[in-house]
Amino acid sequence: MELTSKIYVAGHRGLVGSAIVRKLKEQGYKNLLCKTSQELDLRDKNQVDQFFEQKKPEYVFLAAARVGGIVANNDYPADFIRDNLQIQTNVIDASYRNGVKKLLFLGSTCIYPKFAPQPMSEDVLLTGLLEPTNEPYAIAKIAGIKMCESYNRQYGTNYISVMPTNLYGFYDNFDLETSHVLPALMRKFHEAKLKNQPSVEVWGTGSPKREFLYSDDLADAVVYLMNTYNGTQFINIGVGKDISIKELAEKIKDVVGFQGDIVFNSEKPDGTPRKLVDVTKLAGLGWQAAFSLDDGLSKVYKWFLDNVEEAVHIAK
Ligand SMILES: NC(=O)C1=CN([C@@H]2O[C@H](COP(=O)(O)OP(=O)(O)OC[C@H]3O[C@@H](n4cnc5c(N)ncnc54)[C@H](OP(=O)(O)O)[C@@H]3O)[C@@H](O)[C@H]2O)C=CC1
Ligand SMILES: C[C@H]1O[C@H](OP(=O)(O)OP(=O)(O)OC[C@H]2O[C@@H](n3cnc4c(=O)[nH]c(N)nc43)[C@H](O)[C@@H]2O)[C@@H](O)[C@@H](O)C1=O
Repeated sequence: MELTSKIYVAGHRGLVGSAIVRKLKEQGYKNLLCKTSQELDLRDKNQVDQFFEQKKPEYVFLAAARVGGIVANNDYPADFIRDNLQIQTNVIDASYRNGVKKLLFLGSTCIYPKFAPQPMSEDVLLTGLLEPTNEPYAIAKIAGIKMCESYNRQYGTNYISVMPTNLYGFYDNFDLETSHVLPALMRKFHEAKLKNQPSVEVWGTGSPKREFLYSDDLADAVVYLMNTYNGTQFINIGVGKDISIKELAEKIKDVVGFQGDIVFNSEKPDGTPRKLVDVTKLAGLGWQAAFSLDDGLSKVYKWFLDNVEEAVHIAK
């Protein structure tokens, strides 16, 4: 990308899109295109076609999607598969028909089999059954990868896909029903501290393990790959280290300064037992994460405090 290239960041108000915009601006990119979902509903093919025909972006970061935590995925499977298939199909196809030079598709590590050997290398895709709580979302993401690969093969496009592990950072979703675990626990411990509550509920048994990557690291990786990687194989993005949900809850409890107890609710789903990505390919391409989970948690809690009204408002 040149500093003057026309770059469309789809989903620029979200956790990932906002981090990509910050990173691009920090590196001097001056010609960014951004539209909210109210201004441009990417599920609508006509709107997407019109936007691409008028604006002719040269590079596309596809970070717009219907995203949610374990319960949202489980409760709204039709919304997750439909919206994501529509958004990615419309954007990828319009990119092809309007001569986009390069597109980067954001997938997720839920594409891998529920019981994949750990750490999960890119090669384990489609070798086993998926986790049922997010199978429809995962199938949409697998379709996105295959669509990029197929367009490259048939039409000679340059579309790359990345599979990030669980992410966290500024502008995350803090809604207690639809969010991912990290923002949910941060808000729960914070509110319990303010209200002097005796305990905080953590879903599931606490034994599942997850890997957490700070959104600014993710943004650094995707801008790096957009500028340096042109391969056909999709690439995992992670830190290569995971922790249990129980350990995560204890860490967040400490960062927030909550003095009460943690209570596990095993009526809620645990989901995949473990989801650690193999980052060998990414390391071979010359990139590694800079932020530790402790650093990232402190930054995000400070951001949450400074923006707490806004954060909770976003969640509603
Ligand atoms: N969060 C995570 O832990 C992980 C996320 N990813 C992937 O990263 C990408 C971004 O996720 P994340 O930033 O967390 O999600 P967010 O929910 O924070 O942001 C999603 C963005 O998508 C936009 N969007 C949703 N629907 C539409 C639509 N119909 N038309 C236009 N825009 C739409 C929203 O726009 P608006 O704000 O204007 O409504 C929003 O800015 C996704 O592809 C996701 O799968 C991958 C791994 C982990
Ligand atoms: C990124 C990824 O995100 C999702 O998969 P997930 O990793 O299972 O997501 P999660 O963050 O919601 O939960 C992780 C673990 O944490 C436990 N947990 C405890 N307490 C809370 C809690 O309060 N909220 C939530 N959400 N989870 C909690 C929860 O029970 C589970 O064991 C999919 O959307 C998937 O499609 C995807 O790509």
